[in-house]
Amino acid sequence: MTAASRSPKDFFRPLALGAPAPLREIPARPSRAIHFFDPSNPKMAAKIPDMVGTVDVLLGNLEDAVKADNKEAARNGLVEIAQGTDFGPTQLWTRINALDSPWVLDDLTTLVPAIGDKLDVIMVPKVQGAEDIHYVDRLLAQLEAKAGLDKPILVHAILETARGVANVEEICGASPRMQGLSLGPADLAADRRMKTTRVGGGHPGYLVREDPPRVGGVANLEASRATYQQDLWHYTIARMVDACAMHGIYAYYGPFGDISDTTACEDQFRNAFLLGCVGTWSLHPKQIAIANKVFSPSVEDVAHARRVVAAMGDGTGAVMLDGKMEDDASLKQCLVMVELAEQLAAVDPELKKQYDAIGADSDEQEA
Ligand SMILES: CC(=O)SCCNC(=O)CCNC(=O)[C@H](O)C(C)(C)COP(=O)(O)OP(=O)(O)OC[C@H]1O[C@@H](n2cnc3c(N)ncnc32)[C@H](O)[C@@H]1OP(=O)(O)O
Ligand SMILES: O=CC(=O)O
Ligand SMILES: [Mg+2]
Repeated sequence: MTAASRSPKDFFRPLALGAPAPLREIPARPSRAIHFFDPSNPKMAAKIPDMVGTVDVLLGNLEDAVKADNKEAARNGLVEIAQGTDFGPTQLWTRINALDSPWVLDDLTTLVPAIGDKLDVIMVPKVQGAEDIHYVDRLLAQLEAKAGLDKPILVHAILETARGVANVEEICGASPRMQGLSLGPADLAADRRMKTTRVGGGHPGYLVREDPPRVGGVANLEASRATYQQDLWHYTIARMVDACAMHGIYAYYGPFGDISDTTACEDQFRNAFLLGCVGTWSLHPKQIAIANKVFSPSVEDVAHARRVVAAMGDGTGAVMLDGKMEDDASLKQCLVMVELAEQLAAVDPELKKQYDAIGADSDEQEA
């Protein structure tokens, strides 16, 4: 059954008697960095309580990167951490094992009764189509009803198979629980038979080369020519962003595995931010600061956006600002920036100070 074949009236009905009513809108909660940790790793687990408040999302990972022998310890470790921690403004997510794995049923039937009241989002890996979301949707409704939960747990799908990419729109619209999508470049590369061996990021071989110089109309093919590395993930991220925007949910970049290359990591994150993603994964504590920086609009952009909003008055017509035309459409882009800045300032006091300071600066400029 696809979302389209479910009656519009039924779409927002709970899928089990006693389950909480699905949300009509997915809240726009800051989620610049979704920080992964392995709850079966004692060193990582010990750090989690102190990370509350320093990152928008903490995610207890149960799937890939957790050894098969540690699956149960990771699940139980996540329960222990969640029960013993006050997460305050930080969201708690988990990534469950794949739906065809021997672990996923126990993941869901253990986590929902034990910590369902604390879990904001469940990330489902290797989603192939709407049928995967429908399965999780119904099972979650049954478990929520049994556990007496009053808030539905949201679902986030990782796009990491060719079939998942082909079905991206139906995945986003499969359930009112759908919170968003992440790119899974490592599994996706394998599934597509791409010839890479990396976890996200670019590849020096994927490039375009400038034309050869011509002398008297003849191409000099011996001359050295500049090459420009291209983004392997542009097509998939653009598709994800459109599918998410169409369904009122959120798109995220995924993992960047070269932990030491903070510059390329920042570039990859920024490409995703500019294309419309709201956040990314962080695999190592040092990627949190990169994500927070990139996925928070710059002070300059917020200042400019506020000036456009002020100059556009009732929001219609066209004005000139700094030699450029601004109208209803550029105003809408500026409102995206201003609203995001407000949401982030509400959870990030340091950012609030910076945004408030430029408010004062641009007031001075106008006066
Ligand atoms: C394709 C995919 O599916 S991607 C998603 C799945 N992968 C993951 O979730 C990977 C998560 N991250 C990790 O496993 C680790 O960061 C690794 C293996 C990449 C690197 O780990 P290390 O070699 O221990 O890194 P490093 O020595 O720099 O760690 C420094 C400290 O930070 C801790 N640390 C490392 N990563 C994390 C993390 N994600 N969360 C919390 N603490 C962490 C380490 O335990 C270490 O603690 P210590 O100072 O008490 O010894
Ligand atoms: O799960 C993430 C991926 O890149 O694969
Ligand atoms: Mg994967």
